[in-house]
Amino acid sequence: MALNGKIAVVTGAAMGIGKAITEILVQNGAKVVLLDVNETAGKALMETLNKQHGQDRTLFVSCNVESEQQIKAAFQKTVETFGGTDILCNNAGILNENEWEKTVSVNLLAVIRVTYLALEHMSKLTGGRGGVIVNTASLAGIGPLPSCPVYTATKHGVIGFTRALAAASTMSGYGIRFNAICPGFAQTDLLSNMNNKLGRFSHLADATTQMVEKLGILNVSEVAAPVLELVTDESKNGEAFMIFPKAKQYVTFPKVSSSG
Ligand SMILES: NC(=O)C1=CN([C@@H]2O[C@H](COP(=O)(O)OP(=O)(O)OC[C@H]3O[C@@H](n4cnc5c(N)ncnc54)[C@H](O)[C@@H]3O)[C@@H](O)[C@H]2O)C=CC1
Ligand SMILES: CCCCC/C=C\C=C\C(=O)C/C=C/C/C=C\CCCC(=O)O
Repeated sequence: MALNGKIAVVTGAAMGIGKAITEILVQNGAKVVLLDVNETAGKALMETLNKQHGQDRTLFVSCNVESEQQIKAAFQKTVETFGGTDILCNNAGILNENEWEKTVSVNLLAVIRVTYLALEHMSKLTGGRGGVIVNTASLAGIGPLPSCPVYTATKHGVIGFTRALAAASTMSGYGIRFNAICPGFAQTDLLSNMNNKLGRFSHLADATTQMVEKLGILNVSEVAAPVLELVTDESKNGEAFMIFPKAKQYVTFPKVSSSG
């Protein structure tokens, strides 16, 4: 299988899109370390996958991506258990325009924090094997979701960070590819209780529901399949991969410098 012998770390792995990413990586031969704050769901997923695919195929580590110390410990545990990291999926994310600083913290600051700690293990410049990092952004990283300006800002930030690091990696010799997925609306808990999450933009809830009806809703396996494509296709670096129900497309960005 394509990912035999590869070790992946997935954040926000217990539920929703992260769970589907974890499943497709395991199904394609990888060993996967599941990081999440939801211990009950994370352990249950680990047990199910190990029963289906073999006892040493996954490991759940309780980890809040807002904590530098917990991330360091998680990568250490990954090295001790599986010997290194080849694939990182920065997927953990929240939507809460009321608690907007927490939204920035989890969706953007933590992606940067986890990536920098992962580089110490993955970069060829520091003794790593190289590999690939796939960040979960959103279509809201390409265009605006008016009811969620802070969420929109974090996802634009994730795409910018991904593309800049892709170019930095090529120029520096990290041996790591960096790509982002940009799904439309997907059927997960993130979409529930929206009225409580939109804060001062709750008056735009109906307009958002109309956007959902127009764009349609993805199931999580439709989001996970493009992640596998970005992990396995070694020609892909610095891509933002848009995922719609029944269609997917790489973003063509305007060329404004020689490096991007
Ligand atoms: N559901 C949707 O319509 C879309 C979601 N996304 C993005 O997909 C990613 C996953 O979201 P969903 O699966 O939809 O949400 P979800 O709520 O179903 O799953 C998120 C997972 O992340 C975990 N998590 C949250 N905060 C964490 C933290 N501080 N540390 C570690 N784990 C944490 C949760 O426990 C949960 O298991 C997010 O980055 C989200 O922004 C992108 C586009 C569309
Ligand atoms: C190009 C225009 C941007 C379109 C953004 C499209 C989808 C993005 C989805 C997400 O990243 C996460 C979802 C946010 C949901 C916000 C509200 C959902 C309301 C659900 C409902 O009314 O049923």
